[in-house]
Amino acid sequence: MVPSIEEGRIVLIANPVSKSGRGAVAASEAARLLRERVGDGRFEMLTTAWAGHGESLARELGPDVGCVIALGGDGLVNEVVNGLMARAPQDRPVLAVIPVGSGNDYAETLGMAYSVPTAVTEILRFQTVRADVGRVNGRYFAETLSFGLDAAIALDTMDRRQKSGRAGTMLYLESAVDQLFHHLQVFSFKMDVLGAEPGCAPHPEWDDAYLVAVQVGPTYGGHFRITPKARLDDGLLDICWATPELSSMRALALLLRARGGKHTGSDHIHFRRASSLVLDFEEEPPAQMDGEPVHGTHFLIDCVPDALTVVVGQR
Ligand SMILES: Nc1ncnc2c1ncn2[C@@H]1O[C@H](COP(=O)(O)OP(=O)(O)OP(=O)(O)O)[C@@H](O)[C@H]1O
Repeated sequence: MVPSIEEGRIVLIANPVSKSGRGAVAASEAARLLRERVGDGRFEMLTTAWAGHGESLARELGPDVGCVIALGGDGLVNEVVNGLMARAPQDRPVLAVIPVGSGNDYAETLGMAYSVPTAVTEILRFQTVRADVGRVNGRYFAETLSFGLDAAIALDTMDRRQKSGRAGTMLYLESAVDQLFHHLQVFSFKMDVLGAEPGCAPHPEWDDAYLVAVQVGPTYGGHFRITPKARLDDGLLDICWATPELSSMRALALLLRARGGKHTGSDHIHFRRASSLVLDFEEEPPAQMDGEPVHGTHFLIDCVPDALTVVVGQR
C-alpha cells in the first residue's frame, strides 16, 4: 500500500530529450522548485537515459513514494503509465504530469499549466481524480489510440521533427496537408464492440474509414478534440471513425473543425462508447498510442476502469 500523496516521497521522472531537448532545462527548474517546497528528504529526480526507461523507473519505484511526476510529453506519460500499471492497484502512487512535450494531450485533459512553476504549484495542491486507462493487446494508453489518417500525420510529424529539429502546430499542419493531399487512404476495418453502452449497436461488418480513434480522454494529435465528450472516469472508451467519400479539401476542413470538437455533426463522423472492442484491419494501418507507433492488424482493446489516481490542474 503506497503512502498518501501528502505524506509519501515525490519522485520526478524526467525525459531530458522531450520537446527537442527542452526537457532537460525544464527538469532542473522543476527539481529546484520541488526541493525548495517539499525538502530534499522527500524529493528525488530520476532522468530517463533511453526510450522505454520511464516504464522501468515507474515500475520499480519504492514503497514510500506517494506521487510520481512525469516531466515530458505524451510518450513519457505512456511509459510511466505502463510502469504503474505493472504494479498492484494499491501500490500505484498518484500520477502527475509537467507538460514538456510537443503534443501534451494528457496534460491538456488534466488541465495542467504549461509553465513549470505554475505546474509545480498545481501539483502541490494535491487535487486528484480517479482515471481509467486504456489497454490494447496488453499495453496501456493514457489518452489515445488511433489508426489511419491522424496516426499517419502524427508519425510523419515526428519524423519531420527528428529530421528538421522544428516543432509546433505549423509542422503538424504541413504534415496534415501532405497526408491529406498526397496520401489520403481508406482502411478496411471491422469493429466488434463487446461492452457497448446500452442502445449502441455492435459494428461487426467490414467497413471503410479514413481513421478510427479509441479514446480515454477527448484529445489527440496535440489538442484535436476528436471525442469531445470523452471522460476520464466513466469506465468507457469513446470511439470515433470517419467514413468516405471525402475530397482532400473537405477532409482538411473536417480536420480543422475537429480542433475545436466541431466535427461531430458531419455525416462522415460516427461515435460509439464501449468498455471493450476488437478491431481488425485488412492491412496494417499507421497506428499510434499516446503519440508512439503501434503495429499490427488485430487489436484487443479494453478500458481498465478506475486504474489510477491523477493530479488535476486548475483549468
Ligand atoms: N533519454 C532518452 N533518450 C532518447 N529517447 C528517450 C529518452 N527518454 C525518453 N525517450 C523517448 O522520447 C520519446 C518522446 O518523448 P516525449 O513524449 O516525452 O516527448 P515529445 O516527443 O517531445 O512529446 P510528445 O510525445 O507529446 O510529442 C518517447 O518515445 C520516449 O520513449
